[in-house]
Amino acid sequence: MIVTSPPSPVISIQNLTKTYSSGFQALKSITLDIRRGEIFALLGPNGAGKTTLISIVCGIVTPSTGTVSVDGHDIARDYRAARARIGLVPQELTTDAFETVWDTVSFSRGLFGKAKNPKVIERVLRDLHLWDKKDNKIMTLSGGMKRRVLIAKALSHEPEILFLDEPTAGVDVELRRDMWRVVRGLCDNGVTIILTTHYIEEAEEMADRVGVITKGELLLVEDKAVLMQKLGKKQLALKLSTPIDRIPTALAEYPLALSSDGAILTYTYDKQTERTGIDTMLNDLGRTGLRFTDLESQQSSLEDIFVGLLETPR
Ligand SMILES: Nc1ncnc2c1ncn2[C@@H]1O[C@H](COP(=O)(O)OP(=O)(O)OP(=O)(O)O)[C@@H](O)[C@H]1O
Repeated sequence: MIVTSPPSPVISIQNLTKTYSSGFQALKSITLDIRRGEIFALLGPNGAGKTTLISIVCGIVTPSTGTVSVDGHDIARDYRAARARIGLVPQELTTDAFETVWDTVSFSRGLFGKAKNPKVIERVLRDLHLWDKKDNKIMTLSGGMKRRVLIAKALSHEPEILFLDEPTAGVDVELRRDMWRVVRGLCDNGVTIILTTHYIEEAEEMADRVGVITKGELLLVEDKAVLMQKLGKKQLALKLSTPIDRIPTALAEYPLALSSDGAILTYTYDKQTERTGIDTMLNDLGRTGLRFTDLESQQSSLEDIFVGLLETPR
């Protein structure tokens, strides 16, 4: 009999806690495995601890307790080997103003002990549409271009794992598109991607798995599709031919909501149940004399799920 063991995680985080010197506990016992080659989205509101978690894995912040290993290398005992496998695109713009794009990106590669390789730097700059800016000093670039440089720096040493901390906050559509194209290309080449974002639609579009973090606790980690199926509600929006002031009492038993202009009735149902109740609701609605001109069904987004999770008492 052939017994296959599950592939080892590329990052293994065990019982990680962080209490800052102020006494604030930013992380409470996080345990999380990141699978090789996946796109993992870490979702959470401001101050949830996302940057703290990323910063610990990247060796910028020291954990209070717990361990992290990157590709089998413990980040405390074997820091250089662990860090060399990681590229980090930070939130903050921190680049050397007087250097050229080419020099700053090439220098980043050297920091990780990699031999010079102009071909790699050229490919990274071309992928990020920075090639024609390669001789420009960083200080002469726009904010969006500087962000592209940050990504180029993170990719300069051909990391196996790429962290993107709030990568699209405040960037324009074009950069976002370029960024996701580059990320998908990296993923196709086996690079593991971990991103934090407030743009939940983006996590929904990009991620294979999603971790929801709030107040330093990981609430859940789920395959995105499973999460959507487990928690996804569907909604049916009925556009009424004549707006109404309030929902008729004959329909009071149904989970219906009326839009503020009285023109749209929204019916929310659980798509997991066999009986959605749509048919009886529509029959009862017809009996009240209400007519509708259009109807539209929609799947709840991760945003709805996320809000629902935060509201659910645990
Ligand atoms: N150096 C520090 N000293 C004390 N508290 C800190 C420090 N750095 C972060 N914190 C606190 O730890 C908590 C988590 O911060 P963190 O930056 O990890 O959150 P985040 O989820 O990345 O938030 P955001 O989405 O706003 O970036 C916050 O309450 C923050 O104020």
